[in-house]
Amino acid sequence: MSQRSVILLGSTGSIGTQAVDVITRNPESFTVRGLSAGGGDVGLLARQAALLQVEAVAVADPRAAEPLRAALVQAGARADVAVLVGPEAAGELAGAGADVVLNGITGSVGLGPTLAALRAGSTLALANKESLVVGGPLVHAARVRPDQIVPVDSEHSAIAQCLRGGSRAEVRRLVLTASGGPFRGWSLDEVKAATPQQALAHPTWSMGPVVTINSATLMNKGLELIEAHLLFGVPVEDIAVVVHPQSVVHSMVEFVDGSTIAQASPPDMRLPIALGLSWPDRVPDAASACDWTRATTWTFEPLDEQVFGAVRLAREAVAASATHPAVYNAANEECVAAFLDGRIGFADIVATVERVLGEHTATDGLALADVLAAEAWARSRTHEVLARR
Ligand SMILES: NC(=O)C1=CN([C@@H]2O[C@H](COP(=O)(O)OP(=O)(O)OC[C@H]3O[C@@H](n4cnc5c(N)ncnc54)[C@H](OP(=O)(O)O)[C@@H]3O)[C@@H](O)[C@H]2O)C=CC1
Ligand SMILES: CC(=O)[C@@H](O)[C@H](O)COP(=O)(O)O
Ligand SMILES: [Mn+2]
Repeated sequence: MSQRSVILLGSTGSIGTQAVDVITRNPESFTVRGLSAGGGDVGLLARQAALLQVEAVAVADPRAAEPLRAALVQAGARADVAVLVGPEAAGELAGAGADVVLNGITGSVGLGPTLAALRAGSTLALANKESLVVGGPLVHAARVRPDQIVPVDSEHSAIAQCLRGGSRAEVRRLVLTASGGPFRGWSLDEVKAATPQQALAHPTWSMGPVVTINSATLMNKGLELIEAHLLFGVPVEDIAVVVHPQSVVHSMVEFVDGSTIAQASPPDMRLPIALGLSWPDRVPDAASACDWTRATTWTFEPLDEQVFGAVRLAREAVAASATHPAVYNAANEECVAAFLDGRIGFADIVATVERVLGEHTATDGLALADVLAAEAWARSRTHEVLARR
């Protein structure tokens, strides 16, 4: 593979820092043009900018601009490094284009940068599932090539690997694996009393706080169901979810003849990140392989939909209208923030998403304005519902 230029969005987060690790271990394969972050840790962003000698950095929070400029000088970044500031800065950076833009921002605020990267003709290595879920057909319409989006989410990377070289007519269904989160096997009453600290203790993955809470509620699996439907063009009825607590089988594809192909590797995001950056080539030693010299058990069990209703809601959102997935995600983002602030209980998250989703009136079209309006309505309605509890 010839050397690829990369723009890293969300470089200071869990995905972003692991991407920096992959890139610095493979300097012959990648060079980084730009980095973006929210502004929560300007010291880390500046150190990354110096390490990678990037041309540009972007920061969403305007209050972080001056501390960032000082930190860039102190860290030894390029003297001519451009500093983009404000809510649109990540989108501006993505719009500058590179061989690959890795979107590791958290939340649907990643939609603008996703659209900008696609319009600029870059390959989009997509970790930010929320932008695809809320944007849906808009994201597809922004592509200038059909194969422009490469999934980084572990399940979707697994499915893409299982599908490689095959024909879609052979596919009977996709099987998404779910760890089940920290509350697997708990009753509804036990789940109601779950604390943020318990919900943040994911059994198999170390990730940012929002996706970790989403794993605990199974909202992550609901988002991933919609993501798989949009990425692979498979109806949601033909996408199954199975609980696999070890998180080694990252997902599977079942074919029409009864054969199933699974992708397996120990839980380490550096594998799908590296593959996303280098697709379709593999990066040697991106992560450790399974150790077949030790006795190992992989288990699979059905999802308890009585306790965890989030996947059912995702199916209903897709069936309801083009803007319901945006409402599903936006209501959840507001509820997760409220839960982490100690303002609501764990079970209130999915219950509130269900209520707000049920009140949403579908719009016919799906222009960007429709998505943004649906999201704004969902956030405001979620606040009202939570305030009246
Ligand atoms: N972590 C994982 O293993 C996995 C994550 N994903 C997905 O990847 C995405 C990122 O997750 P994760 O890395 O865990 O999240 P983190 O919370 O760890 O990191 C989020 C990153 O986004 C940045 N950010 C936040 N707001 C903005 C903004 N407005 N503009 C630009 N950058 C912003 C943050 O910067 P700052 O710190 O300055 O706020 C940070 O760099 C999510 O969509 C998640 O669902 C998918 C599969 C696995
Ligand atoms: C690593 C990754 O892709 C996460 O999205 C992961 O899927 C979370 O695990 P569960 O949602 O299966 O608990
Ligand atoms: Mn995932």
